Order: sequence, then structure tokens, then C-alpha cells
Amino acid sequence: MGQIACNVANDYFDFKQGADKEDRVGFARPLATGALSVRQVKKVLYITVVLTAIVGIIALCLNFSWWILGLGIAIMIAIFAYSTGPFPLAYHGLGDVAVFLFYGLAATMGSYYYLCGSLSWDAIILATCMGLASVNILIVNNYRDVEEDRRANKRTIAVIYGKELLPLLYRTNTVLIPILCLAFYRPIWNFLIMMIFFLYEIRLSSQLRETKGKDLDNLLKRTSQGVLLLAIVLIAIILIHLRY
Ligand SMILES: CC(C)=CCC/C(C)=C/CC/C(C)=C/CC/C(C)=C/CC/C(C)=C/CC/C(C)=C/CC/C(C)=C/CC/C(C)=C/COP(=O)(O)OP(=O)(O)O
Repeated sequence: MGQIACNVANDYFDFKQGADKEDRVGFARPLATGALSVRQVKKVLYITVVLTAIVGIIALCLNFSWWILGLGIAIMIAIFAYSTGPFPLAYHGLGDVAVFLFYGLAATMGSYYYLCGSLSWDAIILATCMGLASVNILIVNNYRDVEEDRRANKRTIAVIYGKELLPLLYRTNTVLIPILCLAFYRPIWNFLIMMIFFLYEIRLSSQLRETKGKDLDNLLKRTSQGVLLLAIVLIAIILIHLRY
């Protein structure tokens, strides 16, 4: 729910701040295309934020912890802080950090802590891998949107340092993931399972530089599917590793 609320907030505030216009290259946005009015999206935003809080409070009632309450508050703040407020993270080159923290560390370590009541190095490593793969999605997104973002004064990493840096960042994240998982390559064929993800993602990283315009939407979709593939690969690796 938190993620849905964050996406709706992003649609709403990006449109209001002029970052999403009719001529945007990426996937259609309800406000930019006129499919929904500002009032309607504002209503959806209220509903999703309230639902996030309700679901979160229920989860906290079932299993209370001060750390998880802190995480819940951070999630409620991040829903807005990504796109708006006095220092919108996505507008100050911190979108990638936010994605790494929330889709990687918060989601994976938070779930682990919620269920187990403690943290482990394994959870930290897995969370880092999920975060790096999630950042790759934003890298493709920002590579595609660099011109629009520059015009809207949205200072993403691509706008600040130049979009040429992004294929290198994508590749670095992809290489780091199998390295971080070194401790899980027992039995050795766990390494081969990891190679399924690595070869898939490294191929995408080399396509980033040559892909243009609308085709980047397809690369974005395949990078998102890469996160799902990584989750499946990591589950398989952990289950096999635990048996040995
Ligand atoms: C009032 C109160 C305290 C309520 C409690 C709230 C609450 C939620 C409690 C939950 C606590 C519990 C039980 C937690 C345990 C379970 C766990 C760990 C859940 C974690 C879930 C989690 C981490 C959710 C994260 C949700 C959030 C806020 C994600 C934000 C991440 C983020 C920065 C996303 C950006 C995504 C976007 C929009 C990218 C693209 O934007 P943009 O660059 O503009 O591109 P374009 O618009 O062109 O596409």
C-alpha cells in the first residue's frame, strides 16, 4: 500500500511541479494524459495514504516493536518526501538513495525484523542485493527522462552528472550482487543459479546505451522483471544453502 501511495503522490506532485507533461516519453500518466482530473488523483492519494496507515497500524497491533513503528513513520514521510516538501528527494539527486533504502533495506530487513524480531548478516546482504536491483529500475527511468527532468529542474543523477554515467552504474550494481552473495555459494551450483540473474541483467545493462525513446519503456519493464527474477533466485539459493 505504501508503494502505491508513493506512486500516486509522485504522479500528483510531478504533474503539479511541471515534471510530467503531455509530451512525456515514458508510460502514460493519468494526469499528464488528462485521463483523470487533479481532484480525482488527490482523492486517490488521500485514500491510499489512509489505507497505508490502517494496514500498518493493524500490522503493528499484531506484532508491536518500536523499530517497526519508526519504520512505519519513515514510510509515511517517504510517501511525500520523494516528490514534494521543502526538499523533494527525487529533485535533489537522492531518488536512487530513497529507492535503495525503501525497496531494498526497509522492505527486506523490515520484513525480516517484523517476522523474526532480530536482524542477521544474511538479511542485510539480501536487502542490499534487492536494493541495488531496484535502483537499476530508477536508473533506466532517469536515463529515459533526462531531458524532461532537466527542463523541469528535477536534478536526478542523470541531470547532475550526465546520462553517460548511468549504464556504468547499472552495470556496477549488477556486478556487485553476485559478489555480495559469495557466502551463499555452498553448494557451488548456487553460483550457477545466481548466474541466471547475472547474465539476464548484464545483457540489459549493455543495451541501455543503445536504447532510445519509447524502447526504454521495454527495457524498464525487463529491469523490473529482473527484480522478480532476483527474488526467486535468492529464495532458491537460501533454501539450498540452508540444507547444506
Ligand atoms: C501513522 C503510522 C505511524 C502508521 C504506520 C504506518 C506503517 C506503514 C506501518 C508499517 C510498519 C510495518 C508493519 C512494517 C513491516 C513490513 C514492512 C517492512 C514493510 C515495508 C514496506 C515498504 C518498505 C514500503 C515502502 C513504501 C515506500 C514509501 C516506498 C518509497 C520508495 C520510493 C522512494 C519510491 C519511488 C518510486 C517512484 C515513484 C519512482 C519513479 O518516480 P520518478 O522518478 O518521478 O519517475 P516517473 O514519474 O517518470 O516514472
